[in-house]
Amino acid sequence: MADLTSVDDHLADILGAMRPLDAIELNLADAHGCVLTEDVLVPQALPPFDNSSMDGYAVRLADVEGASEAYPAVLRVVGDVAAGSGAPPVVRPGEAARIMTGAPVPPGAEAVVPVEWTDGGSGGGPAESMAPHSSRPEGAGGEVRVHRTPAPGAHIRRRGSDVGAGAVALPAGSVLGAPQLGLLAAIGRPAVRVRPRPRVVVISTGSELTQPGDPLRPGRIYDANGFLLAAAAREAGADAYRVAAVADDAGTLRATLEDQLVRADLIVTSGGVSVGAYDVVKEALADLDGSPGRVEFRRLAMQPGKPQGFGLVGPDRIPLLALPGNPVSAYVSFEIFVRPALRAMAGHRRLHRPRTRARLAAGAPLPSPAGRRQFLRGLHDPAGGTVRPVGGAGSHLIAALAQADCLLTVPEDVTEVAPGTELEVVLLAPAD
Ligand SMILES: Nc1nc2c(c(=O)[nH]1)N[C@H]1C(S)=C(S)[C@@H](COP(=O)(O)OP(=O)(O)OC[C@H]3O[C@@H](n4cnc5c(N)ncnc54)[C@H](O)[C@@H]3O)O[C@H]1N2
Ligand code: MOO
Repeated sequence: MADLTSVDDHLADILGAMRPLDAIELNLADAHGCVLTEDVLVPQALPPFDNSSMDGYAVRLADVEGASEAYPAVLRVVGDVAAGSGAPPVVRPGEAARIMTGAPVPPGAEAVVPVEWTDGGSGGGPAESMAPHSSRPEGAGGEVRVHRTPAPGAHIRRRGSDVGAGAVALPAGSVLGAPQLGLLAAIGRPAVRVRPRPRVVVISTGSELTQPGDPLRPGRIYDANGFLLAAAAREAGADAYRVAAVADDAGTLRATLEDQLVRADLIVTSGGVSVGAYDVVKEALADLDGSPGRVEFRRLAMQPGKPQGFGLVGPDRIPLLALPGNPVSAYVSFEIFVRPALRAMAGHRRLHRPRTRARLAAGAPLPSPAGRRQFLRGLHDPAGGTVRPVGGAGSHLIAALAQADCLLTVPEDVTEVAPGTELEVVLLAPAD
């Protein structure tokens, strides 16, 4: 059909209207998943001091030269150096300090001998571990027999060996996952400048919708999309608010939208965008805040997901994406259009799900509508390089959707896909 808009054009129009949210300062715990907007510098070297990588004894090299189990080096133990110790004892010739992993290397010491290379101060054979601190609260004393010679600097983690002072710990644009948050904490940063998580309001429309837990009256169904889209928004890194379903009444929907605009960076509606007599999203959005035409409704060269609306609404021109009501249509539309929009707002460079190519594993050829890009649900086998469709093309098949881990993309000009054909696959979040 001539009046269909391509998937790529619709996506380009949406992304062209997205602006990254203004950066804010967030505490580390709140910044998880956010994108940095500053280069974070290392204020002081990491580690901040030379420290031991083993539980053992800090020694001077000349004292342990040629040591063996038969001819051990016998050293006087001057005390303990525990992790956190601020004033370790000096190790002079003929002396050793018992040292714990992470404790500062005492002045004079040139290497650490692991406790297993010594008698642990017992006077017997090789030790397996240290005597607990509780057995001698005043700390180690007496003598230790060292059975092997360490290399110079052995088991010493040098100041700055992880990262030096003044280096860029993380550049602007970094996504703050667990390792990045760990690094920020390690260099002592309590808060960072990031783009906030977009706040998304999800509104399901339809007089047939019932909330899970309520009894189902004749002709009615449960509201799947509210939960599905709010969860998809969270998976995309947004904070999502689900508004319980709004009935097919333009006035109620308009009032709900006007209420929700204040807390939304982006609004997603589902349902009410096709050509039925009760498709009120179109009606309600046509003159929201008295500005007709702000939300444009289109028919896309896509299956599922043909009817779509997009526009900027309210005085702050908040992006609104009106998705079709069939649950699979709503989900596929979210993945293809809403997710990249949210990630652009959050400042991510990678907007889309990862994609790969795989050969179709099916018993028979799959039909696909002419002139429409089809997104079938599938299961990807990365080892075999194949993808298997789950369920049919119907956009009400939510049970099959729940089994899938990917979308198979059938191009617009293909009307039949033979088994073995290579297709593009959009990889969704892993199920486990
Ligand atoms: N004459 C035509 N009819 C339809 C066309 C068309 O081009 N001409 N397009 C079809 C396509 S394609 C789609 S997709 C749907 C889109 O319809 P709407 O966006 O207006 O959605 P509704 O009519 O409100 O609902 C469609 C379907 O989905 C169920 N639904 C809606 N919301 C939810 C929800 N929150 N949870 C679970 N299920 C939901 C609803 O009950 C309907 O069965 O239009 C076709 N029709
Ligand atoms: O486009 Mo509808 O989304 O095919 O079912």
